[in-house]
Amino acid sequence: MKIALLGYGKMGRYIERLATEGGDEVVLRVDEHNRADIRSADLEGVDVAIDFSRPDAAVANIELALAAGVPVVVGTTGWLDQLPTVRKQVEEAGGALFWASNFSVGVNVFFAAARRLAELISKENYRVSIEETHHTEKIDAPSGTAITLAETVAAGLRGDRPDIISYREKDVPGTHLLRFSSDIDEIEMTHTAHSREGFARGAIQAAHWIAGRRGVFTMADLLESD
Ligand SMILES: NC(=O)C1=CN([C@@H]2O[C@H](COP(=O)(O)OP(=O)(O)OC[C@H]3O[C@@H](n4cnc5c(N)ncnc54)[C@H](OP(=O)(O)O)[C@@H]3O)[C@@H](O)[C@H]2O)C=CC1
Ligand SMILES: O=C(O)C1=N[C@H](C(=O)O)C[C@H](O)C1
Repeated sequence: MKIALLGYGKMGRYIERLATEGGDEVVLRVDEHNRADIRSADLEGVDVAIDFSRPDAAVANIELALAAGVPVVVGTTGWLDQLPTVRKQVEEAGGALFWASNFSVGVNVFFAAARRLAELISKENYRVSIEETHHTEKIDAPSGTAITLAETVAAGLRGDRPDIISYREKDVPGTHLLRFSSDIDEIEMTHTAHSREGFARGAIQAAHWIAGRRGVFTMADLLESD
């Protein structure tokens, strides 16, 4: 499959390496330097665009892919408050968008477990909190994953979103801790990414999965499909 990488930083380069090893071909690489020169015609012949860029660039990149009629997989975080508007744009254009605040299978299993735990604990008297730790180059805080986790837990509790504390430490790929604490005891669940491999593999899997589909999808759709 022919891939355009919208954003060619840590994630874009990792995806290029794994996708190429798997037999895909990266035919376009877009970064801060050439972004202004890219038109939808440049995406001609591209099967899928994959965006790992910046919070303030993601929506324009989605619009570029939509204008070109190319399905787009988006891992960039920090723009998801605009998802309702973008969803309408995708539907009106008859396009395809696959977004995820975290593409790793492990984190998505963690979300499902967190939801169930929150449901089970909802009638008990626990304080809930989330902590996330990432590398110091990360622009947005809290992380997209922590926000999704907070929304997932709130849905399970039928209550408010828990508070999130963000830490930045050199070279940490991404760690998320969910804690339920009471005067009697404490339950903690942690997901620790050892590298960016899970994010990159999930994004490539999504890029293959979205081919031929129309609509707005996320990891639950992929993981629940046959
Ligand atoms: N959903 C998930 O599973 C994951 C999401 N992420 C998210 O992905 C995003 C990127 O992460 P990461 O690769 O680590 O970040 P990097 O900073 O390493 O890379 C970002 C890239 O985007 C480029 N860029 C800047 N502006 C634009 C633009 N207008 N159009 C296209 N590209 C642009 C940068 O170019 P230049 O270098 O020239 O400035 C750089 O190539 C972040 O939002 C991060 O939170 C990260 C990991 C996993
Ligand atoms: O910026 C990162 O690196 C990551 N960003 C995502 C997020 O904001 O949740 C996913 C992952 O944790 C790595």
